[in-house]
Amino acid sequence: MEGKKTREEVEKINMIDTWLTKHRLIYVGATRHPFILSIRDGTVDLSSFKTWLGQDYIFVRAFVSFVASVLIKAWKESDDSAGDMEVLLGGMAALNDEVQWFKKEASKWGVQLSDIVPQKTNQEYCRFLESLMNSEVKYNVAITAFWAIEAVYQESFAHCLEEGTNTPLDLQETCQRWGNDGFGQYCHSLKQIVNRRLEKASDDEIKQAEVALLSVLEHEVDFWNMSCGGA
Ligand SMILES: Cc1ncc(CN)c(N)n1
Repeated sequence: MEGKKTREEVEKINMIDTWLTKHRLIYVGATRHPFILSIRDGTVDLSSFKTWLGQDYIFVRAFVSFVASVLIKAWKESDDSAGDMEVLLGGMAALNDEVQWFKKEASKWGVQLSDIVPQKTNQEYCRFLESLMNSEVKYNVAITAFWAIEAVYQESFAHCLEEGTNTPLDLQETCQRWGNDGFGQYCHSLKQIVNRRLEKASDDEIKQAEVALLSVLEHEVDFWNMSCGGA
């Protein structure tokens, strides 16, 4: 007969929720940032929005390469990663749309994408992504970072679409891009992959994945700050 589960075993069943409880403050800092709250209440400074738009276009291009590297790591896993690969491939397809959307949105707002110079904060975030692309970095660690990056945008922009918000009409499409139910479902699939993988991962890998999650949250906060001119 199986004995009672230890606290560690129970925590490992849903590692992400365990971490989100443990690191609530920084998670809320990333998903309820003043920049997002200003979109939600309609007071957003449009020059900050345009800064975000141009910088994020640069980020997304680095992000595509990162996701490709996660896909390669999934493929190299010998066990049942075929389902993971389908979810990741769907993510890449969504990123293709995302890049096209940035181009269209930039022209709508008069942002010249070819003139955008990546800011230091953006460069640091892209460098962090590059560090995760190293073949030494384990799939479990990279997929945790991937989930966190997508989840921050999903939670942030979905918050701007809730009832009773004052999100300006011409920003609602931006919020829909990441706040729609389909993107929420995709983030949920990523979360399930991470939880399933981490349940069987070694303590060392779990620690590395937690560190990667915290780094993502810090970079996301810095990215919002940069958009508001604060970095
Ligand atoms: C900085 C950042 N983080 C996340 C995402 C969502 N793909 C994004 N576009 N930019």
